Amino acid sequence: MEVKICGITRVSDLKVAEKYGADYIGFINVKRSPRFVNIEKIKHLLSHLKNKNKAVLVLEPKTVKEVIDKYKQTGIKNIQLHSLSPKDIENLKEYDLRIIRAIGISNNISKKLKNEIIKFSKLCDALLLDYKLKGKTGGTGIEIPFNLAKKASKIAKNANKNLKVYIAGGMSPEKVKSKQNIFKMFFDGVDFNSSLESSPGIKIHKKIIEAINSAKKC
Ligand SMILES: O=C(O)c1ccccc1N[C@@H]1O[C@H](COP(=O)(O)O)[C@@H](O)[C@H]1O
Repeated sequence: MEVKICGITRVSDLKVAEKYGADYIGFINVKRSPRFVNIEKIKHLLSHLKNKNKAVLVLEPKTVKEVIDKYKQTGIKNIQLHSLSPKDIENLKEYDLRIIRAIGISNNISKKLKNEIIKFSKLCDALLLDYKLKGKTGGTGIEIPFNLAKKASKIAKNANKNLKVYIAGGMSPEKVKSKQNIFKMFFDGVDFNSSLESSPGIKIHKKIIEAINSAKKC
């Protein structure tokens, strides 16, 4: 399985994640996040990443223009979106970007959410299933009920066979280890964030390594 280590704010954390085989390394440029890093800081962190294709820019933009501007400033092509409509995403098609759309799930998959999953699946390169709390996704540290995550993955894959589906929301090495076989069946990758930290944005190196190893065994 692919592994993303998200919420990187320190060079030392980035180096451990890259050295031990993370496929993706996420920088959160969302103001409400305690892991927020500004564009200058992202450029600095990026300068320490050997493989720039591993970088993921996490955004919650109000406009398509904001995405394009930030892509041009950083050169990061993997864009994780915690906002924007299907129409907005269509408008991003002319750029050579890899779009990962976060899908918020709490305690059910309504007809409306099912339709949303189908629409985004057809337009995006990947979906990131994440827990939705008070209308927002990202950094909650809360796991989606597993049966709902599996259901969402099936809906998404039926809509687009080439789509990657990532699981996020309170993912820890222990949780991944305990569900290795099922993870492999339903998800293409796992996203680790707050469970690896001593405080927001400060990752514990031993946990980064355990997280990568747990997902690579799936
Ligand atoms: O981590 C944040 O603070 C955050 C804020 C706003 C948008 C995204 C954010 N993080 C993303 O949230 C998921 C899940 O995080 P967690 O494991 O529940 O802590 C992860 O993909 C981060 O990219």
